[in-house]
Amino acid sequence: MSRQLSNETLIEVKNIKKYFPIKKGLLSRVVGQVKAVDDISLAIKKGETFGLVGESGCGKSTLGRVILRLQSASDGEVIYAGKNIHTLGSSELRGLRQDLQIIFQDPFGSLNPRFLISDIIGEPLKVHTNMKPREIEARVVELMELVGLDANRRNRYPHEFSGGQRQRIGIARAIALNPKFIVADEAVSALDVSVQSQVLNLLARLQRELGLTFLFIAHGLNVVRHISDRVGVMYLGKMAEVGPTEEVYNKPLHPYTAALLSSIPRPNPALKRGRIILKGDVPSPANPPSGCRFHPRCPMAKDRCKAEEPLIREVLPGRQVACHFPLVEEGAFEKMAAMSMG
Ligand SMILES: Nc1ncnc2c1ncn2[C@@H]1O[C@H](COP(=O)(O)OP(=O)(O)OP(=O)(O)O)[C@@H](O)[C@H]1O
Repeated sequence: MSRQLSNETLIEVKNIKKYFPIKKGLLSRVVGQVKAVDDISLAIKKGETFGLVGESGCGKSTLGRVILRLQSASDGEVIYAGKNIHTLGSSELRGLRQDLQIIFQDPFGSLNPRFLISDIIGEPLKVHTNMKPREIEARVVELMELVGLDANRRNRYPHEFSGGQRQRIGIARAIALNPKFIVADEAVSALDVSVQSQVLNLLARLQRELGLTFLFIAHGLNVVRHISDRVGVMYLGKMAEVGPTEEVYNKPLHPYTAALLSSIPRPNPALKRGRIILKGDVPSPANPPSGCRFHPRCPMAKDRCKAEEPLIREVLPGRQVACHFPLVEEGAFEKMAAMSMG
């Protein structure tokens, strides 16, 4: 996307960690921890769409939920409007809740089947505002029109709508209170490809018209590419690489990003550089490998990668990568592809 972005940071994530205890036995003794998110920092600019990608289980959803304080953090801060939202009291948090919303993956499961559409979309208005029923109804009509739904169908139930329409209902509800920041967690993953692009276009239009900022979570790299200004690639609870979307796609710097890109089925003209085959599966976040978490699967790994964890750092302007040997030089990708075959 080639929109002019502001330089103003809307939300800043500082060294966020989320560990889940692993409990065993009758006494639920804690025997370990799942390091779902392990020291991630990130600044999302006002009006930006930040795409977050990575394989299933790498911690994307957990990070999204912790940013919104739908889950507590084990450590770290999330700064919004000058305040750490993880230390706010409940009344202050309630004030900010309206600004921070989420759209879920499942347009079938996330809408209460017994509620009318007008009640589903109007619920946040009922809970958070002093609007009268007539005003709420008028706003519901306005919201339905804004997301491309026929407002005459507001007194129907979710099952009377298609998957794409249900996702529009979820979006209408998410924007009812004029939020500033929305986490879209796999918001189009459950939809057919043609419907996916319609919903993505809707989100892009709403962003322009309402000045929204998005954290857009997906494992499909293709989905993220068209909607995101910047992209972050997660691996086992860590951020592997962050950069402007097109730059990351055209020249991945982290071997993991390169491998993910090389596995996209549709040929990417900029990356006619062979397929990178990764060894093994994603290890458990309960017992991550030493040093660089990616080293057991990385065709480029050297001794240093086993011993020393790479910290994320800027290696080219605006391009951050957590790798001791980033693919900066010309031909690095091809070399890696060849090594992965060998
Ligand atoms: N409430 C929980 N209790 C224990 N472990 C959890 C909990 N929620 C998530 N996890 C674990 O944390 C890790 C990260 O999960 P998360 O759902 O954030 O990943 P993800 O990248 O969003 O994957 P997916 O795309 O499959 O949703 C996984 O190993 C998961 O099993």
